Amino acid sequence: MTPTPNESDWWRQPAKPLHRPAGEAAARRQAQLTKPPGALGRLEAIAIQLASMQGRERPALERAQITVFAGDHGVMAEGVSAFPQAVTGEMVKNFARGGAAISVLAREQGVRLEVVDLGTVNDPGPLDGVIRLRLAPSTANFTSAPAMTESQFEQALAAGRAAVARAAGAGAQLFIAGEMGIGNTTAAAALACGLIGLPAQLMAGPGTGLDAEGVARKAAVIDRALACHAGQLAEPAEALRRLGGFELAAIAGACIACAQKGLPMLVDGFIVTAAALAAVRMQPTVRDWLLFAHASAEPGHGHLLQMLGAQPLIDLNLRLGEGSGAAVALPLLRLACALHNGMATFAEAGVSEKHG
Ligand SMILES: O=C(O)c1ccc[n+]([C@@H]2O[C@H](COP(=O)([O-])O)[C@@H](O)[C@H]2O)c1
Ligand SMILES: Cc1cc2nc[nH]c2cc1C
Repeated sequence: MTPTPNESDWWRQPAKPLHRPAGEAAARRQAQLTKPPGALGRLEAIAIQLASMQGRERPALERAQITVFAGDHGVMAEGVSAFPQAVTGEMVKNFARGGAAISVLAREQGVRLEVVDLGTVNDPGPLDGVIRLRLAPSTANFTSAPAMTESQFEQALAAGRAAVARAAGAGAQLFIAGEMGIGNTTAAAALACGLIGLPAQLMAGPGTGLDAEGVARKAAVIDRALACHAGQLAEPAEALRRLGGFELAAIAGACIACAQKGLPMLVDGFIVTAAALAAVRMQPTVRDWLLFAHASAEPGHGHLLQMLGAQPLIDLNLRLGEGSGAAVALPLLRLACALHNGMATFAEAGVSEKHG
């Protein structure tokens, strides 16, 4: 008999399988549209991929949701960011007032935006559009202790799952996770090193704007953290609990929940990709449900994308986070669907097909 999983083990359940017949039907349709076969390049592959995710020959992306997960980091005590920790809470207020980059990108495209405050040192207080799930003012400093307790880790994963449930309940056809957390490029880099076994030097980058000396200090901090948790990182979930952050764990939970529900996730930059890598290591079937939006300017991002076999859609030198790179790439996915669904076939248009 298969044992009933504990509710706290929900993330061990596999993803919904892709709908191969819908993908095959979409590929046949692409071959009939009035263009030389393959002439729309990766836009064709995207439409086919979305068809097999949505289980329909003609995929649709009218409704999307962006959830920005915010959290502070104990490792900020080590001087790892160009900005002060207070910015995380201040930016939560800015999201709520509609003044952040992601607020503009969501508004401009008619996309639902919500913010989840998982624990900020500078508590912004209750705000419209901000869900308060504060687990603690910040994670612990992971150079000397696990970033999260087991209970905090479970709650953070569940917060990501709950956001996906709200998105699916509101009829979203695509989910974008954003993050806000001063110091979280250190957490993302440490987590990536813990998962992949790469040296800190390859993963530590400027983040919000450290100079070369700052980046070297950051790499040394990550090396100390890896030494502190050595021997405890074989389980990906445990690596995420020890070296991640509240928002990274929530995003990993959201990746897994999207895959289980059959909701495509458009992955943003360095931090979201590190969380997605943790999610794929925790439950490998999640990979099928991830689309990769952009190549971040953060130098470690290329290694993470390579580990995931991912080819990002755009490369605009972005390094903001908040889900902004994914929001900027969203119109490409929408256009891929519009072309796929709206173009005439050779037969419909009376256009002659390729020789042979
Ligand atoms: O998404 C990215 O690729 C990205 C790259 C560099 C920085 N960020 C953002 O900058 C913040 C973290 O930078 P730092 O230097 O404080 O670790 C955090 O709020 C992220 O959203 C985001
Ligand atoms: C101002 C500011 C906005 C951000 N948005 C995401 N990360 C950020 C970091 C800073 C510093």
